[in-house]
Amino acid sequence: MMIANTRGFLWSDLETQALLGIWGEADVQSALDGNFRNSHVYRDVACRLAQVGFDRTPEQCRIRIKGLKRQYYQAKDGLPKGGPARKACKFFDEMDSILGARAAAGGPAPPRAGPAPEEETSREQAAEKALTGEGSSFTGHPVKVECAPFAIPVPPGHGFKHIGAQTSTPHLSQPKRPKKRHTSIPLDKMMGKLLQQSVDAEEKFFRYEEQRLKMEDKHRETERARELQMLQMLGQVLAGISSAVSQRAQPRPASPPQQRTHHRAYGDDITFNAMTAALSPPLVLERAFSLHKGHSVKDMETTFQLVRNIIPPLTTKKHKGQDGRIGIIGGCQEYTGAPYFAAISALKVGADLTHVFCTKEAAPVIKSYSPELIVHPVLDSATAVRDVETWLPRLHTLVVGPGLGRDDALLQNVKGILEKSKAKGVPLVVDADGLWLIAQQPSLIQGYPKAVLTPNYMEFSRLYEAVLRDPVDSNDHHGAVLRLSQALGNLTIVQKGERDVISDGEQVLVCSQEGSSRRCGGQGDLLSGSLGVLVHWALLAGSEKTNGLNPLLVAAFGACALTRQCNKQAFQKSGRSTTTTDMIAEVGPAFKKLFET
Ligand SMILES: NC(=O)C1=CN([C@@H]2O[C@H](COP(=O)(O)OP(=O)(O)OC[C@H]3O[C@@H](n4cnc5c(N)ncnc54)[C@H](O)[C@@H]3O)[C@@H](O)[C@H]2O)[C@@H](O)CC1
Ligand SMILES: Nc1ncnc2c1ncn2[C@@H]1O[C@H](COP(=O)(O)OP(=O)(O)OP(=O)(O)O)[C@@H](O)[C@H]1O
Repeated sequence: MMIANTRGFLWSDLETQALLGIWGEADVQSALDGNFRNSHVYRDVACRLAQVGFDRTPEQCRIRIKGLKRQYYQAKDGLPKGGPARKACKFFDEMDSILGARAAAGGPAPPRAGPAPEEETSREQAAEKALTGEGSSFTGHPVKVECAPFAIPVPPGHGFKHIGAQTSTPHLSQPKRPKKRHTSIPLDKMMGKLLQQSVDAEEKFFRYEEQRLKMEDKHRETERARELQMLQMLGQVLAGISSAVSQRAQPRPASPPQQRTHHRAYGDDITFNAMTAALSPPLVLERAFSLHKGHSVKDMETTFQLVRNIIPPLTTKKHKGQDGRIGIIGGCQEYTGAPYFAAISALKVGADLTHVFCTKEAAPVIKSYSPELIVHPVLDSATAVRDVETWLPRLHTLVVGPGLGRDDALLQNVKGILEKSKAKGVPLVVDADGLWLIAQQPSLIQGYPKAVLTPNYMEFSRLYEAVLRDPVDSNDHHGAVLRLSQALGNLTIVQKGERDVISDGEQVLVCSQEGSSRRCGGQGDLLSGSLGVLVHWALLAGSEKTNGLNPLLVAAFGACALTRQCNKQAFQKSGRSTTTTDMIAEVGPAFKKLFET
């Protein structure tokens, strides 16, 4: 049903009748009986009113009923039937059938009509007469403006004068006012003026009333926020206590994955479960809090140890390719450096082979940078998807996006490659223009558990807005990364920046390894290439080696720390002239320093 926008000050007759119909219902009356706290009843009344097409707040309904009751009791209280007060109470009959029945049934005694200094029945009656036929219209219903049926506070000096308003209700003890004569003013003009003043005063009153209600709402919100905060703190304390108790009660199980019975088995294919996502936030917040709040050097040291655990030992028993065959999807006419940086970084971290799948034009350029790289000039060919697909079984991880560009035809091919990779269970690192593609079509990656996204600030905002249809809250980085990860089906996300924030929707890690103030282009490519290798190693090692922590989180943390350390070391040598090439030269020493000493 269409709801009429009736949130003004005035009630149309139709609206008032609808209100009375609802308010007069037996269940409403009995709910109100002897109940001083009646806000829930008026909430219900407002709800029912909305169902018949009138949009009013519970407070507006309560005030309206209060006014009608006052009018009714005044009209009833000693004033003759058919007299002006009875006529002024337009809804006398309706009120009487409700309140009269209540009184007859032994309901609460009606309140005495208290003094209502500003409410003058004769004036009201006259005003109504003057208005007949002049009513404005709300959503097509004729509206008769009524004088406020209760005392309207009129600030002094607002021009409200009681022109010709000597009351004819002798039982109301009104303060005496000086008599004024307006014999020279025609009656209809006088009435018009009177009516206008009355309406103005009424509007003013309702404006005050609405302001008061707004302030009450604000107050309630603050209270609610405080309660929530208290609950979260309580949750943390309880979680702390329960984990301490369970640690004391039982020794650590031999198989770490069992510690996370409600978690997924890493590396297993799972489909995104909307139910889980809907149910998980409280748990997630609690876990995230415990991890990222008060994140200390000790926390980082623990995670460093986990990275060390996943690094495969160097032995003479292995053959070429075992420590990593990494594919890079990217490289076009404009960007040849990015895929090179990613591929060479993967090799420097310890991968045995890297394959760059790029456009025909970019291939000779990329090849010329380094003989170490295997380069496939296939990405812009009509058979691109098939060409890459034949290589997929031989690749441990695919890094999608460095230097890819945003050409539609290329992106279309990459879409196909992503689908094939998912079908074959190939782990994916998506960066740069790969993230552009995901922002256009999040379902391409949503729910794929072997994916890691590595957005920078801009890429993160773009993705967040595309998926959550909301701007990023810049005051809550951790929450934003957590939410995006959950919305994408618990993908691992690395938000790069001054501190790298990493989350899989359940936990949040922060990497604040010291880097430098030098922000040359290509550092992200170094990160995504390194991450390609670490993802392979982490999944191979499994969660036994990561103490139950998601191996992809450990891999991401390792790649972030390594990139930042390279940045620091290169900057110490080259200062402002540091480039990504300088950083790549530091991969070996930085890796050794962080993970092998
Ligand atoms: N030598 C090369 O071939 C390089 C190529 N690159 C490629 O260039 C393509 C476009 O990458 P872009 O990163 O420019 O992507 P975008 O076109 O999305 O631009 C990102 C923009 O965000 C800005 N930005 C980044 N961090 C920010 C922050 N914290 N606050 C505010 N603004 C911020 C940057 O200045 C940039 O203008 C990608 O394919 C990428 O791989 C880059 O990797 C750099 C090196
Ligand atoms: N303000 C900063 N302080 C320290 N390190 C930073 C800062 N901003 C980014 N980094 C680090 O730089 C690396 C690359 O992040 P960046 O935001 O430059 O990625 P990117 O824009 O994708 O890079 P690229 O130029 O390759 O596209 C990350 O490891 C990140 O930790």
